[in-house]
Amino acid sequence: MNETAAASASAADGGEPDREADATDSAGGPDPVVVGEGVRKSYGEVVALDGVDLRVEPGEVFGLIGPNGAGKTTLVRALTGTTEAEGDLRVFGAPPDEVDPQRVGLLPQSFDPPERLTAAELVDYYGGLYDAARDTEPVLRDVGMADDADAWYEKLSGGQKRRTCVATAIVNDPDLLFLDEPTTGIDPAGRRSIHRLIERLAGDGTTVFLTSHAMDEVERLADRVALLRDGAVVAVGAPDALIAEHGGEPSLEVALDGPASEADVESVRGAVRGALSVGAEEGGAEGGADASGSEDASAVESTREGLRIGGVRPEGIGTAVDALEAAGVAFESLAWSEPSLEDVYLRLTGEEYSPRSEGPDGVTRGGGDR
Ligand SMILES: Nc1ncnc2c1ncn2[C@@H]1O[C@H](COP(=O)(O)OP(=O)(O)OP(=O)(O)O)[C@@H](O)[C@H]1O
Repeated sequence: MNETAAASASAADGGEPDREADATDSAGGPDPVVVGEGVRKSYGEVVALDGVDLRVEPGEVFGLIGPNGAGKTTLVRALTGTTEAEGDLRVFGAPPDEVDPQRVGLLPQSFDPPERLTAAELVDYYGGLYDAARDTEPVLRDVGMADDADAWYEKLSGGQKRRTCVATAIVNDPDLLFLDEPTTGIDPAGRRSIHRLIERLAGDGTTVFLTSHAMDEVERLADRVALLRDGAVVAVGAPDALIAEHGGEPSLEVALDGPASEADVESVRGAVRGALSVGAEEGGAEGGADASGSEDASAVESTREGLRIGGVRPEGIGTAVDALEAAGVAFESLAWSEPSLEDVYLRLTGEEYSPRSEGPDGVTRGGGDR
């Protein structure tokens, strides 16, 4: 376990390092909606969940992210009582299989409803499984399917099908809604309507447990995010906090005609050091960053497309361009970017393309070929 994992695996709430403090609600706040402590699940030899600790507070949108096979769907299934798992799992204070189904909505990752029904009939059908269900029409309107209410499910596009499935998950007006990759296969307009729906549900007090591979979606929607890797939570916190802690610096991506040579990297380092007047001592800048934001010369590194100058804030871009020219590096294009949840994901899953891991021979061996 690396340092980050060790520090955050016990941080079941907002990055607090003390796991004991997370296990109880000594502050006397509202009871968490979901609690998992030491949750384990194996399929034969395959360890899907390896001691997951988490808690989800009432009304929050909790995002669960992680690579394929990290255990997200298994955790959703464990929390919804659709698979058994070891450890302590509580939903509304009860074991998952004892929770009133009226209070929980679930959109599974794989959901194949009967096809010989219209969208409206399908929502009617699922509504009929509950003691009290919402009217079908407004539910379909919520997911942007009102105009296709009478279309056969089998004739709908993939995105329309998914939206109809979301409708079946909210027809009981749940207090807690599990959405396992709700927007997979949905076009941008459909995604946006689902996003608005999630925001509205959360605004109305519904607790939402969302898994997704769309980092922009999770960054936008989630109050807190847990990153699952190899069946364990390796980081948890608000997106902004995770980005600040793990996302890295803003950077300027410089496109060349391929990875920059070690000689080019050295030249740019030298020019950056001079042009940006940054501290170049080993171990980083003593006096912190200047207007460029570049904190030390090692922030220049080779990438697959060219090179990256790390720590460049918007006001430092012109100076960085001057440094490139001074170094005699002809670039094709520049792209400045701020760190995002995707950077956090890539760093903490070890899937980042990282020329820093290059060997002494200067050959880049980046990961993250996704
Ligand atoms: N029913 C099953 N039988 C055997 N192994 C399973 C089963 N379900 C999941 N697994 C395994 O458990 C591990 C976790 O799978 P899971 O589906 O929970 O991951 P995930 O994070 O949801 O992945 P994805 O992002 O691809 O949906 C994987 O190694 C998977 O192959």
